[in-house]
Amino acid sequence: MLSLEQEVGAWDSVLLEPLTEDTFIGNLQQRFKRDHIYTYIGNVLVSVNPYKKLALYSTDLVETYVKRGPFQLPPHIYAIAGSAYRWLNDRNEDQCIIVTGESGAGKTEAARIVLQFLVLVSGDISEVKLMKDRLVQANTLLEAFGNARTMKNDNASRFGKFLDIEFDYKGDPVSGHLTHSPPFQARVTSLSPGDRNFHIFYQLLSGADIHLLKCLKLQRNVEHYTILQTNRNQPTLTDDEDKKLFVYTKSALEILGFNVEDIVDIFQVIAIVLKLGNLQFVPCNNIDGTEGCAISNEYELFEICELLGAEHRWLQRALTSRQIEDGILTDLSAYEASKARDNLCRTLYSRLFTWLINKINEILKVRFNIGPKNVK
Ligand SMILES: Nc1ncnc2c1ncn2[C@@H]1O[C@H](COP(=O)(O)OP(=O)(O)OP(=O)(O)O)[C@@H](O)[C@H]1O
Repeated sequence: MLSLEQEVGAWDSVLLEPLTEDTFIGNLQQRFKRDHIYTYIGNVLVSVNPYKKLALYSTDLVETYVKRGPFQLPPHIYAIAGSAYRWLNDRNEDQCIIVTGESGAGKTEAARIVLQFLVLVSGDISEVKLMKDRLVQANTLLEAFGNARTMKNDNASRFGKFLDIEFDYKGDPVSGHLTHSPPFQARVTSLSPGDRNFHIFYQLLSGADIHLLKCLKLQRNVEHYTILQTNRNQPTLTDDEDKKLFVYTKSALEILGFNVEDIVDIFQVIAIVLKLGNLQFVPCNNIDGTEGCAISNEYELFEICELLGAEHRWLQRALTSRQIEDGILTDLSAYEASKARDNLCRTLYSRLFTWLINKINEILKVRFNIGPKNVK
């Protein structure tokens, strides 16, 4: 039986006397040592990341928290989600849960727990089930394309996200809308030591079957791709995990209703970015004495053009020269061309991410009427 009497220290920091930074931190520490990771400060919940699995989340607990108001039970993220859900249903007021903290603080996990809570407490007629499934799968996709391993966090979100869920009069989710800030594109072509690129690159190389790899003209070897080079001494997700996650990502695409052509197109863009990143430029001198450059591994360029459906001459010119006036081109140095290559990689990835979000939003748009008469 859960009760506030069993709590360690002060379950609400406003009860601390005196309330100073030291007593506040001391209280969090005292509670954390006994696995009480949640503490209130008024109606704000402070969560300390335990970095280990705790028996704090279950269907039974969801049921307990959904029935009781906040401050009647120990502090919990379920209490925050439950209050928002109750206020939404009982008072018909829009609710917003803001999750904030430094990288690795547990924001993604907290948002996932809130979503799981909403999935468990809402109805289960088939349309609602479908919408709930889509909301969960949208999250899986966003993590594959927008998250990466960093020194601080194996699954760090590299973009800001706001998920808007619309509920019907019965409290069932009927539509969703995602707003995002683009992922930090610089990561696509430059990694800090110990960091990885976005998960999807590794997932694709580990999880794609031979046939898909062949179609994408890829090698199943992370070491082969310049943009994936990182400090290998750091702990990393194993190939097996990437392989497993690729299955989840692919099935998320399917459940969300992306068709086969869309899925192949998405993986093609990933393959193009990987292969573009491998292009090497060597300096050369033009007849007029100016510096230019040539692509030393042209076979990669041919394969990229095949995947892009672009003409080889066109892409070569785009990467090694720039237009200074209408119709007048000037050659780029090898250094400038490598910058142009990196820009193209980043732009392609960023546009793919925006396209994915737009597609997800189309899929999450309300599909059935939400008025009382129209809900089966
Ligand atoms: N409540 C929790 N219980 C157990 N482990 C947790 C909890 N919250 C977070 N973690 C662990 O900490 C890791 C980092 O958490 P999370 O990815 O949610 O951080 P974040 O704040 O979203 O970071 P970023 O801003 O870098 O995306 C998770 O992969 C998970 O292993």
